[in-house]
Amino acid sequence: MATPLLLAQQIFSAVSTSGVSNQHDMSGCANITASNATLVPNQAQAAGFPTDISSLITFLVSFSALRDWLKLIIFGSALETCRRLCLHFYTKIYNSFFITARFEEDDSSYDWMMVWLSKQPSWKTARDVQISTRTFNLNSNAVLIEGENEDPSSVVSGNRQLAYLPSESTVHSFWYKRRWVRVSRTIRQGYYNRREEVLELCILSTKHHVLNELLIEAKKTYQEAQENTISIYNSDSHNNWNHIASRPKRPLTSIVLDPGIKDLLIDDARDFLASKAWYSARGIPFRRGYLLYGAPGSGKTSIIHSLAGELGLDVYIISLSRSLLDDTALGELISELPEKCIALMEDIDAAFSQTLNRDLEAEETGEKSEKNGEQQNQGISPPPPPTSRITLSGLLNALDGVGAQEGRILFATTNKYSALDPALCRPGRMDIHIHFKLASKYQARELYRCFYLPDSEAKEFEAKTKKAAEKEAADDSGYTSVDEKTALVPSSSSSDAGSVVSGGPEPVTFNGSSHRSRGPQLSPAKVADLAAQFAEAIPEREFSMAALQGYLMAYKVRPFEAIKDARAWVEKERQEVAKKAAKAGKVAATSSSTELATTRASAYSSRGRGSRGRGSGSRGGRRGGYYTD
Ligand SMILES: Nc1ncnc2c1ncn2[C@@H]1O[C@H](COP(=O)(O)OP(=O)(O)OP(=O)(O)O)[C@@H](O)[C@H]1O
Repeated sequence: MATPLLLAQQIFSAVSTSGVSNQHDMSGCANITASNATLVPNQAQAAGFPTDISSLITFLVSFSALRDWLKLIIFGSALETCRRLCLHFYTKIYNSFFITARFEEDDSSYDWMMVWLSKQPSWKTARDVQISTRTFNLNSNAVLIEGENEDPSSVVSGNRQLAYLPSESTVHSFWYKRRWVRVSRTIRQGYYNRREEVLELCILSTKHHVLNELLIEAKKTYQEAQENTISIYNSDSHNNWNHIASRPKRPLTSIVLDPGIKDLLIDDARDFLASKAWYSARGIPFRRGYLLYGAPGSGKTSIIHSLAGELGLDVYIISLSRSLLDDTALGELISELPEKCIALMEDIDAAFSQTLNRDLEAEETGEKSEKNGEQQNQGISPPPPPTSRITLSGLLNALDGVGAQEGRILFATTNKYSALDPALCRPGRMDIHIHFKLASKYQARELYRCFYLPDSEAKEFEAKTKKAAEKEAADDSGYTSVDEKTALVPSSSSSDAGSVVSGGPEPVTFNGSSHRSRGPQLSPAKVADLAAQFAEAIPEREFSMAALQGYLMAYKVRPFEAIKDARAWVEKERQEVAKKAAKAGKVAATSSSTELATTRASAYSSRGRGSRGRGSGSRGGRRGGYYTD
């Protein structure tokens, strides 16, 4: 085989030999060729370089090494062309008989397919298996190993159950509606060496509807398996929505609010979801916003999750404080929400306190950096820099700008209602504002009932409470409209009304026995009586529902002790609060005196340095005021 070196050698020697012989010829007749321009081509020919194509080919073919190379190139090209043609025809023929569908791991359809496949008998009996504890965002394993029964306690004990899946890179086949289906799982390396799994399905069919039927069936199977859960989505740093969890639905009855609030929310949301045509006929943007504000631990987040389950909607969490989230990214995220979903912005005030801080910082840069320096000198670390880059106008635009998604329900929560900008709270952005207060006696009583009502009575009680709640809703005399928006919030007196009651949560059952069965079995009448005693011991609007829940959790199977110890617990909690308040007061006093001292020190130092602080602008003005003190 001729190597490129051999070829180069042959050409070089051929050219140099003809060059030398021509030099001899030319030296003999120098007088004939001198100063004749027309002789140049002849000179080139004489130097051994062919001037036309045919002689060039003859010249090149005269080298044996080049001849070998040319043969190889022609033969190789012919072979490659044949291979490509065959592949092309094979793909054409294959595609006319097979339909191929690919599912990528980070897409929900992948989970649907895996769960659906897990129900196929041949998938269950695969010979080459991969052992896994993956649940495909469901609360149960896709394929349980025979002999290992579904056991809810495994979730609590941390013993995740084993499941098996057919191995990657092996092809599995089965029949679907008399069609042969080939399935393969492959792993590939994505961006940044990310592991990506792709599921490929080939169906031997010329009709596309088979794939459609299969997909619909897979989606339905998944939804059935997911029936008692809600899906939670969050955005990643690339602004894509990712499924992060599936949570069990929380029954609305397990959340005890003042009468009417739950009905107001659920009825309004249901009415909204059914009114698309009404909105479009009137040119009103098809969006609804709810602002839930008030005490921490009063049930704001819980009611949103519960409503999502009741309405069958997924929850998309928009974390305004996520690092590097800016106005453009927020707009994109909101515009990519699916049509019917719940968008949740928790602690909406947090993002704006940062924005506010930044604005102030910009205004008072000099003052702030000086203060930071002083704090550092005293060993006090400055607050962490803000990470979110959201501005108020950016959020307002994202909520109802042209790109804002239609059909979504927005829930925003805050503990600092007064810190919110009125533009954010106006109808159209936040249509309903609901105040969540600390627990009333009514709520304490109903929470107690939820805890201790016997399992057997729970269902009946639930039905009864629903009826009572409907009756209560019909009679709206107990409500006061608290603001100019559409919100109806019960007046405090109505919270004591005994006619409306709420049911208990679904009992938590482990292997057929619940903690309730370990406690004394009480009749509903007895529970009602004890609940009233408990409510008696709990002061009105002093503790959050979360605190009461925490207290009762310690008495899960001791309903009588829960009442006996309630007053002592209240006293203890009050003392704790008083202690904390005193400590906070002390810290505030110390920090304000430190601040005063540092301000004085800086004022003196400023004075020492001349009139630096008396400059123009508000900052100078403030300092100027201090000098006169
Ligand atoms: N009204 C309520 N009924 C039943 N449980 C409640 C209620 N309020 C709070 N809880 C319980 O207290 C815990 C905290 O509730 P949740 O997170 O919903 O409060 P939140 O108002 O959203 O608090 P934060 O403002 O701090 O986020 C939950 O476990 C929930 O079960």
